[in-house]
Amino acid sequence: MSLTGKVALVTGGAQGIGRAVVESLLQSSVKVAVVDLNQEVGCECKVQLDTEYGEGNCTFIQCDITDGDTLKDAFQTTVDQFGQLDIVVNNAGINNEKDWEKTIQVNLTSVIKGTYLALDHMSKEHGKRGGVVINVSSMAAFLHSPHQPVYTATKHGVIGFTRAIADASSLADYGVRINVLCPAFVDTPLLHSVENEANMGKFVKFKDDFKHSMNKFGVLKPPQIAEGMMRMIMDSSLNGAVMKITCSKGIHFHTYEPLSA
Ligand SMILES: NC(=O)C1=CN([C@@H]2O[C@H](COP(=O)(O)OP(=O)(O)OC[C@H]3O[C@@H](n4cnc5c(N)ncnc54)[C@H](O)[C@@H]3O)[C@@H](O)[C@H]2O)C=CC1
Ligand SMILES: CCCCCC(=O)/C=C/C=C\C/C=C\C/C=C\CCCC(=O)O
Repeated sequence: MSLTGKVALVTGGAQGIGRAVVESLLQSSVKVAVVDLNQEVGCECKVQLDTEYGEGNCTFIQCDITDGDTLKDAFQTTVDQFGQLDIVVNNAGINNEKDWEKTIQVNLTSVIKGTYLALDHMSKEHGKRGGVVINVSSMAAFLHSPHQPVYTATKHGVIGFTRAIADASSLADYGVRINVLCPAFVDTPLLHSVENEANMGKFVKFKDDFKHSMNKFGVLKPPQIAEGMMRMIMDSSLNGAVMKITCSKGIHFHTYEPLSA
């Protein structure tokens, strides 16, 4: 997939992994809508990106992705401003075991809504030209991390939803590839929330155990995740693919046993 002239929407794009992805897209001459809850960080991000990549190439849209109407407006604003939509990265996520219902809303329900909105704007079913969606899960989806049971459940859900809707896209010829990316630990503000009782609730008592896992498996940097993301966006053979990124194996794909009768 050539990226020249394409338009992307990245949720949670103002910092961390999303910010690194936004920068990689801008480096490839993609126009980008940064959709994020955090007004202050989002505005700072926009100023820095305008300085680095030139004005008119990105926009910041303040949006709580759990509010369905606001998320819908963010998609429409992107299309109104840049004329089309080709790439959607459903990246925004939180780690809050105390308010675990919010964690389900942000990490799973909003990823589903973001995927359906992406299809509204890109699917051949709606007379559009096709595109690509990448949903962000986690290596937590392959483990049963005792520190974050609901976070883990949401990340399992993102993989299941993405693989199923990718099959639907293929069978119904939506022309949209839908893939999922699962990073191991990444050095972002989210990772450091493991220290906070406000985030972890009663599971904060496992924080030393969590930090032990980080030391054992290592911590990636956001540009390493952006590299995997760009591969998934550009490789037109990938649909329903589950990419993992770890310190020990780098970028690689999860394989599933074929079903037998
Ligand atoms: N940092 C890590 O170790 C790992 C992170 N991930 C996943 O990667 C994704 C990005 O995480 P990080 O960059 O680490 O987090 P981060 O906390 O650094 O950045 C997340 C961004 O999402 C935004 N956001 C949060 N709630 C939102 C909402 N309701 N509406 C709109 N924006 C919202 C935040 O304002 C922030 O800018 C998440 O889905 C996370 O679960 C996956 C594996 C490991
Ligand atoms: C404080 C919450 C931060 C949440 C970020 C996140 O998604 C955490 C994931 C937790 C557990 C899984 C992560 C790492 C396991 C790492 C590697 C396992 C694979 C082994 C290897 O091949 O190296």
